[in-house]
Amino acid sequence: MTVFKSIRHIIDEFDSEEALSVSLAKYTADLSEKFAKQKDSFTVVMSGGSLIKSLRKLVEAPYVDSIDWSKWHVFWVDERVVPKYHPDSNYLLAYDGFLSKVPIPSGNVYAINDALSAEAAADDYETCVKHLIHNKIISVSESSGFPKFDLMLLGMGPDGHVASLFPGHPLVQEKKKWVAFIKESPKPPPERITFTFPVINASENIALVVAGAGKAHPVHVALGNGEDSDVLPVQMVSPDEGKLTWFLDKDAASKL
Ligand SMILES: O=C(O)[C@H](O)[C@@H](O)[C@H](O)[C@H](O)COP(=O)(O)O
Repeated sequence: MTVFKSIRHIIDEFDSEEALSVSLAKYTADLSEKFAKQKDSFTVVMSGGSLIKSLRKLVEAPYVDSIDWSKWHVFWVDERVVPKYHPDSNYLLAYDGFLSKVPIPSGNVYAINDALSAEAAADDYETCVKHLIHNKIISVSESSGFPKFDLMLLGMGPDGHVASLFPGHPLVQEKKKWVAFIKESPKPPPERITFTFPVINASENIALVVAGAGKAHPVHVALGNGEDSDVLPVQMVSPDEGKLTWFLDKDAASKL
């Protein structure tokens, strides 16, 4: 059910993660249809972690047959700097749980160059995004000049991190770079690249997908009257002109 709604901010709470996954699939399929009609492409940015599991209804009927997968272009909001087929790879997680089950053209799936160092992989991914802006696959925010993805699918860690933007880390304040690197991630593995908040917040649509009691505290801080000394990264998710929708299960919302 919707527990809060304004023009650009919606909070939906579900009795179970199963119900959340059903709603997330419809939300995503509706956006896919809208953007495919509007601009003949649909740019989707994925997180790692449990998000991929929460997308499982998209690879089942009716959506697996109704979505025009040829229009999808898939990116990662963050990625571990490991080989693509390493158990820690977000690409492998998405491939096994999602990409291998739908006919998205392989040329439309933009994994990092796993032969590069963290620094070089970040620069390379930023160059890839700039190239796709030039080719009019990725839109640009007119107000900020940052890449404007159609849909950003974010998870959130139990410490309130999103992407690989962690509490107290300087990267949270990065205002210029589109893609940054971190070599000391508190969540293993240590080396990652990540979109920065200016890119995340330039998105047309952001879904914050949060399930489980382990997330209840940062949800309380972000959405309740949680007194917390430092602003958590999840509280910095605030689209400039787009729409933010929280998908919470009952357990994650249990402290609201
Ligand atoms: O690469 C990563 O680790 C993810 O992108 C990360 O940002 C994830 O979304 C959160 O840690 C939540 O993960 P869970 O949903 O599995 O708790």
